[in-house]
Amino acid sequence: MTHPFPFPVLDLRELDGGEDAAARFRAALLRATHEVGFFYLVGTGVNPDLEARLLTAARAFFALPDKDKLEIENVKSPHFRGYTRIGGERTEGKVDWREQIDIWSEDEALSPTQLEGLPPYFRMLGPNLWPSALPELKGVILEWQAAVVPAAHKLLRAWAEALGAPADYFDKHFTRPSTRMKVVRYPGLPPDVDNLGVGAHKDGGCLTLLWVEPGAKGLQIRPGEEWIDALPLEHGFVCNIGEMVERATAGYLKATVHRVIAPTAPNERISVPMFFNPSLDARFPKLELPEELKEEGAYEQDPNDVIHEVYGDNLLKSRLRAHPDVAAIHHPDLVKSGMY
Ligand SMILES: O=C(O)CCC(=O)C(=O)O
Ligand SMILES: [Fe+2]
Repeated sequence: MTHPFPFPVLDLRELDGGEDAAARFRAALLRATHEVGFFYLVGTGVNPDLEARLLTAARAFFALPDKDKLEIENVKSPHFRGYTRIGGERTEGKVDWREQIDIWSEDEALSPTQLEGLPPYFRMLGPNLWPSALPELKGVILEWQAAVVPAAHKLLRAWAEALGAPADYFDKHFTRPSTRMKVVRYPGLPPDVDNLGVGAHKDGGCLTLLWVEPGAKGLQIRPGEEWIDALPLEHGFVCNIGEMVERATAGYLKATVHRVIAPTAPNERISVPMFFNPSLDARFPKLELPEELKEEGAYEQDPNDVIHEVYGDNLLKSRLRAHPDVAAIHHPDLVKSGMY
C-alpha cells in the first residue's frame, strides 16, 4: 500500500527548542537523508500569506500572452535566467513537459575583460530577467528567496553537527551561495501525448527545498527499485539533497532519483523548487565521517556523469546540457571545447 506522504516530517523550530529537541531534529534529519534522501520540512517561517501570493503571481505570469512571457525568454540571457517555454528544457536528452522561469541570485555580469583568465563558470553570474507585464512578480520572488534561504543555512548546520563536524563546517563554502529557484508550470497533457513533466534525475547540487501547490500530485521518487508517489504537505516543503552532498559524505546521505508525472488536461501543476548551493568557486569538502557511520561505503560515481569538485563546473555542465539553445547562442566555444 502506498502512503500519500511517504517521508518523515521535520519541524525546523525544534532546532531552537532546547538541546534535546535540537538533537532529536538532527537525528531525524540524518536518518531521513541516509535512508530515503527526502523529507518534509515545516516550521520554516514561510507564512501562508506569502505562499498564496507566490501561487497567485505564478499563475498570473503563466497566463500572460506569449509575447509577454517571451520578453524574458532564456535565450536572451547568457546567464541561464528567464523563461523557458514548453519543450525548451531537457532531462536525460528528452524534452520536459513544463514551462518555467529561472531566477538566481541577483548578480552583476562580469565583463569580457573581467572574465579573461577566470574559469568559464563565472559567465553564469548576471542579472535576472523580470517581465514588465507583471511588475509584482519580482517582489514576491525576492521575498520568497529571503524567507527560504535562512532555513537552508540552518539545515546545513544541522547536517554538519549530525555528521560529527562543527556546526559551521560548510559555512565558508556558502559565503555567496548560488541560490537558484524556478517557478514551474506543468500544463495538463493532451490525451494523445505521452511525456513526463520532468524526467528521472538526481539534483546536482547540495540541497533542494521544493514548494508544490497544495494537493498537486505528480512527484515520484525512487529510493529503491520502485517509484513512490509523494504529495506535497500543506505549508511544508519537500526537501532532498543533491549529488554534491552525496559525494561529500561518500554516499552516506543519498541523492535520490525523482521525476514528475505530467498532469492530464485540464489539470495543471505549479511548483517552486529552490536549489541552495555553494559559491560557484567552492570546492565542496569531503567529510570525514565518524567511525559508527562509516560502515557502508557503497558510493560509486557514475562514470558517465562525473561530478566535478568545484561547484561552478557542475552547474555549468548541467545548464549547458539542459539548455542546448542557450549554449549554442551564447557559449559555442564551451560546447566546442567538449569539456562539458
Ligand atoms: O516540480 C517538481 O515537483 C520537482 C521538479 C524537480 O525535481 C526539479 O526541477 O529538479
Ligand atoms: Fe529535481
